[in-house]
Amino acid sequence: MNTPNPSHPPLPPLPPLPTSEQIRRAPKVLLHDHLDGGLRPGTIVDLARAGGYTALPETDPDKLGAWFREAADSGSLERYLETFAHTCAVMQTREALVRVAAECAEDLAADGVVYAEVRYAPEQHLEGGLTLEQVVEAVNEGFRLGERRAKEDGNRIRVGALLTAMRHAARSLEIAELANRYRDLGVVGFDIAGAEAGYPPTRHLDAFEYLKRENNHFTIHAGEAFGLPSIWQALQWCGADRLGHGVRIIDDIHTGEDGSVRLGRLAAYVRDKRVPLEMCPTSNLQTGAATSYREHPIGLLRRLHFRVTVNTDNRLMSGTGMSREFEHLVTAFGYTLDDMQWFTVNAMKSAFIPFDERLAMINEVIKPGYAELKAEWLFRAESAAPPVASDSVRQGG
Ligand SMILES: O=c1[nH]cnc2c1ncn2[C@H]1C[C@H](O)[C@@H](CO)O1
Ligand SMILES: [Zn+2]
Repeated sequence: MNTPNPSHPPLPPLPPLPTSEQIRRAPKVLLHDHLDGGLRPGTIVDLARAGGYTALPETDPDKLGAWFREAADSGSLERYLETFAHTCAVMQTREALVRVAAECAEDLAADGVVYAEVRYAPEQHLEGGLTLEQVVEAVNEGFRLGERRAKEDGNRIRVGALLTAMRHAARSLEIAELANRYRDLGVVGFDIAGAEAGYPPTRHLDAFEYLKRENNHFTIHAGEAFGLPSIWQALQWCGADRLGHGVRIIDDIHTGEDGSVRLGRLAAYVRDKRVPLEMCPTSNLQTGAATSYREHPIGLLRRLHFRVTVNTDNRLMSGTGMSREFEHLVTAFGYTLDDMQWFTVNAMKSAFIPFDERLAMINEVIKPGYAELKAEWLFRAESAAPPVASDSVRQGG
């Protein structure tokens, strides 16, 4: 044993990095998750069989899950989006939508998500004869069912819906009106998604102006496959409350050789105005918006105190979940439970539900949940499970 050196009193021990199990139990908040990007592979197989859809590339659930992950791993957003033809094809009836939405809520709750905003494009679910309203009501019914089932399993979750309009189509005003009609009835906001290059958000200005006049909320996928002009339009022309991805804001952040950092006008605006960035690390690696977890802009943006949040985007296509995303970040950047809490509080502050409810979630659910986890290491036996990352990574982060 080393004899303690009285001239160098030992530093208080650093809390260890969170274990995978702690990451799963930690309360998490998810703002960017696509309903049609998160189906269980087994459910796709069941629904395809029941609905007579014969174009699935695989009928074994494990192989089908692997197919989605590989097909989405092309480095191109356009190719990534092609895989949604199969999930949307099996989500065309009320029963299918109820089942998929219920399972979504249950799966998120089992992964420790306490609040989620899940988005989908109602216009993509009309092929079986449902109206836009019937689609929204079926998904809401599914979310409520999933919340109840999760509660029976001892997991608390609250799920709000975001209605997405597809940016290559021309139904955004209609979908914005739909979102407004179902406001306070399960729908908490609006979004546009789909291929970014060639489809600037200003094509949908009438929808955004309508929502602003109605004092409603919206986020815009921007700065994922296209750069700063897309982010600038989303904020300064359209008035987005949040940015879906927004990773390309890094193009307006300049690091000097001495390590000094200078923000351009747009990046400074995003940080000063506390614009929430819905970052989805694994999805960004698959579409080519980032090259590795360690080089993902989230590391620098967190250090610079942008309002960054961590999200899944498409759990099926990315083979991920909220815990998995955090595990990747803990490994890459050495994040602690304090960092996780910071991301989670950021997300809850940026949610589209009323302020008093957000505050109550932060004070009554999130902070107590992290406080409990943070105290665990004090009582941990020496033989406890190892952390997910090594200390060397942590010091480097
Ligand atoms: O990351 C994305 N960027 C742009 N569009 C996306 C992304 N993930 C999913 N989508 C599209 C495909 C879905 O069918 C649609 C609605 O959820 O949104
Ligand atoms: Zn997305």
